Amino acid sequence: MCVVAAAITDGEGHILMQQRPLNKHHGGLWEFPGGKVDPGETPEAALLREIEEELGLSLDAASLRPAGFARSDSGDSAPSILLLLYKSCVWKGVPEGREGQKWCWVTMQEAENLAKPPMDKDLLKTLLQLGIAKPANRS
Ligand SMILES: Nc1nc2c([nH]c(=O)n2[C@@H]2O[C@H](COP(=O)(O)OP(=O)(O)OP(=O)(O)O)[C@@H](O)[C@H]2O)c(=O)[nH]1
Repeated sequence: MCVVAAAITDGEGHILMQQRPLNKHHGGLWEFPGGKVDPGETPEAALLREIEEELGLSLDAASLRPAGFARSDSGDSAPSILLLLYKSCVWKGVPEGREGQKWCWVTMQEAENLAKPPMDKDLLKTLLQLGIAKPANRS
């Protein structure tokens, strides 16, 4: 299963994280917003769709940048997941939790302290190495 997610930055050193619904896999943990790629859909199209659905934000497709990937090995209870993370610093809109989820802007240090799914811990480390606190060009 291919899942895409976004590291959305505000240009002031913050990243947007959201909390997974309690009734879902990894319920209550803090994740990068995103979701599953539908059959026939490109990863980038899936990401734009998911972020619009979940947060009401319109990401700028041309400025998406690969920001790492992670793979979970299939256990008995869950399917194997390939998670592609994109960095997005150009976007439009005002974030809202359209699916009732909590979300927040956090510093990288705060993000490290949030309870996260295992793959997200690795991805956050990669993000730190890449550096995320670049000026935003959002309108
Ligand atoms: N969106 C997202 N999913 C993640 C992250 N890390 C991680 O392990 N996952 C896992 O990847 C899968 C994505 O499922 P999802 O529930 O977000 O996708 P979706 O919205 O398309 O699913 P749905 O149609 O069942 O609601 C879940 O098993 C989730 O636990 C992450 O940072 N973001």
